[in-house]
Amino acid sequence: MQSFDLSFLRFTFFDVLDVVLVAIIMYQIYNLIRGTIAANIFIGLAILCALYFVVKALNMRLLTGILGNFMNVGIIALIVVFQQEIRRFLLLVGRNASLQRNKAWWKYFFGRTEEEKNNLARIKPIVDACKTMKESRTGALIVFAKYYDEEFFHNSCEYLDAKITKRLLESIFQKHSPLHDGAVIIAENKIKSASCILPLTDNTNLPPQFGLRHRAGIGISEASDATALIVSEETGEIAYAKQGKVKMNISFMELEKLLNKDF
Ligand SMILES: Nc1ncnc2c1ncn2[C@@H]1O[C@H](COP(=O)(O)OP(=O)(O)OP(=O)(O)O)[C@@H](O)[C@H]1O
Repeated sequence: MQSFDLSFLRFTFFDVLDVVLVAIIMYQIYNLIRGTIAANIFIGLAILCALYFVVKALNMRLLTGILGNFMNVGIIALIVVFQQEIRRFLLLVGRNASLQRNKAWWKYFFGRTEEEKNNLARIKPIVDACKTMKESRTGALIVFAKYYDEEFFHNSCEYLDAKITKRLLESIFQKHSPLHDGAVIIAENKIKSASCILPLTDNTNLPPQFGLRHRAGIGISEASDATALIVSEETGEIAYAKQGKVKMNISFMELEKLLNKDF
């Protein structure tokens, strides 16, 4: 009787771990590029790659040569084309590994209630300002950065380094204020700067009513680990962008919870 050699099916715990880790990485990459222009570029590259193997198998030398040269510089081309996505992926890895971001450790060492109490006091002027701006239909874009990256923000911004107060936020975004255009950056528990020009997202799957303000808020949350709060001038609705994803029409309770977590 014929016997089958199934020795290749033997696998160890580390083989399983290997497959699981690759699956997690692939899923994270998929999440990062889903809905962005990078997904289309990725499909384009995959098609070119498949075409290369087809023409090679058919022994079509001219096309094989041209596509082969393209493949030789492939890794450099990939780094250039996916620069933003690689940056976001590394940020994601770094963010999850950071001890301070791990609130369980933070709370264990520094006490949960005290931290939350302080946080609510810090958040209150921002939420109160949003309430007023929502009522008066004043457009606003507030970015919460984990740290103030001088190089990233300084060129296009007006540096303030001011205490966070409701009235200051309202005055900045008031239509006749010279600083109302652009974003306010909050970092290190201060209003660091105003009137900042942010990178726009190239996500093609956003609702049609999203204009530049929303695109800038989502863009900064893709390009860095900052989050962004957007008050729509048209509808008064409040949106919150984090890691390239946006929550629309959030309530003040939700806003408080989100800021308590991220700010
Ligand atoms: N790159 C940018 N960075 C920061 N702010 C920007 C940028 N581009 C536009 N803005 C801000 O967005 C405003 C224009 O918003 P627009 O009407 O296009 O946005 P929207 O997303 O439709 O929001 P709204 O609902 O408030 O109209 C500008 O006046 C400016 O303050």
